[in-house]
Amino acid sequence: MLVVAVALVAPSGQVLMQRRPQEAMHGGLWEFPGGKLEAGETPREAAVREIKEELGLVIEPGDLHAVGFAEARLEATPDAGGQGAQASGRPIVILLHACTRWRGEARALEGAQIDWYRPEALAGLEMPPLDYPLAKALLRDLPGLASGI
Ligand SMILES: Nc1nc2c([nH]c(=O)n2[C@H]2C[C@H](O)[C@@H](COP(=O)(O)OP(=O)(O)OP(=O)(O)O)O2)c(=O)[nH]1
Repeated sequence: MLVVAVALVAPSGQVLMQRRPQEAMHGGLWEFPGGKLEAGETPREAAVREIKEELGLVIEPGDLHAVGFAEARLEATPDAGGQGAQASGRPIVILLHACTRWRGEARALEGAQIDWYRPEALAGLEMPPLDYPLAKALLRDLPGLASGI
């Protein structure tokens, strides 16, 4: 499963995070906006679509800077095909991008809540496990982003 996530970085340096709906997987946790790639989409195309759907913002594919990725296996699930439980769960890869330019005012169209956080505060949020290394990679890249590199 390939997932794209976007760190929107405001001129103040604050980063937009969204809270997953209570009933979803990882319900109530804070995450970077984004979602699964649909068939035929590149990660940047998926990012543009998800940011529009979730926040109502327009971003340009060329304004997305690759920050890093994180990978894991989702928990093993019982095999519906009847051959017993799968030995290991499905792989998940999350590709994090940063973006400092967008059009519009962010609204929580799909998430339970959105808020802006200082980058140093991200590690203190309750997030899905893969978001901790992603937040660390973002922190590492932010100085370059601010100076337009
Ligand atoms: N968007 C996002 N998803 C994350 C993050 N961290 C993390 O573990 N995930 C996981 C949660 C989900 O298993 C998966 C993303 O799936 P999703 O349910 O948000 O994707 P989607 O918007 O395409 O949802 P849907 O159409 O299937 O309802 O990635 C993150 O920072 N952002």
